[in-house]
Amino acid sequence: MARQVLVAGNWKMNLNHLEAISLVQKIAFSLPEKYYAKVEVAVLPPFTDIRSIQTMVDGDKLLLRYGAQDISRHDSGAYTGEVSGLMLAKLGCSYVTVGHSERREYHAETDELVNSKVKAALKHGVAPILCLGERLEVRESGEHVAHCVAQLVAGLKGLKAEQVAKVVVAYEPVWAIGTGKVATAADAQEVCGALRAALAEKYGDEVAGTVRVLYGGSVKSGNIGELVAQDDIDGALVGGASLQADEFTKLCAMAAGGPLP
Ligand SMILES: O=C[C@H](O)COP(=O)(O)O
Repeated sequence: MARQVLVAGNWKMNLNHLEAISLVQKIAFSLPEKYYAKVEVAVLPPFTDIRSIQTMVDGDKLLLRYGAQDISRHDSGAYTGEVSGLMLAKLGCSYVTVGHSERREYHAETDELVNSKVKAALKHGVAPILCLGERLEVRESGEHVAHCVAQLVAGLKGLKAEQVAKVVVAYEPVWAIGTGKVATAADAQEVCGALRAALAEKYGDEVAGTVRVLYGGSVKSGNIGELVAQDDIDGALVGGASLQADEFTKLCAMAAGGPLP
């Protein structure tokens, strides 16, 4: 089954809700509707922006999707500062990133916590984008493929095959995030191919053929084409470049197979 390319812009902790409205307006204005047939485009703003974006997307019937950058493992209760899957679903979120390396590093998120967040997202119909990837020392040791496959297996622990089919996986080598160092397309394909092979082994070919595997780490309009041309790379999780409307729309167009007119 053909997998639709997905470009998801992870805004990280940038842009207040007014700036968010402005950026989404620019993206909607710059990317002609015909591109959305070939590429699914999503933005992942801070929680504080989601309601404003929901209002715009609903009001203007935009084809853009949106989501969040984190989710609580709990549904409700005395968990100060947390935001639940129930709340994200009510806001119309399509996606939520789970286990981003910045959450793993700065918030001590373990594979076990990441796994429970994946389950929380699926429970409420929000597709988790399960992020994983190796640090530089792991790559230099040559253990990067095994490391990433182990993170994948741990993140999906306890899920049924039909649940796994709804997950998006994002391979983001930590050494390539925000550094300008992009893994070569062949490097990215090596890991993304191994992740898909691991999915096939555990959940069968149909599920492995359905799950979208993204690459993330210094993706720009100039390198997205080569990345999505790889057999097992189905799009990108984009950080810095998703904050600039011109660059992001160019990138989405290139992911769809051609430059903007
Ligand atoms: O979630 C996005 C990644 O962390 C990549 O960020 P970047 O495109 O700024 O390298």
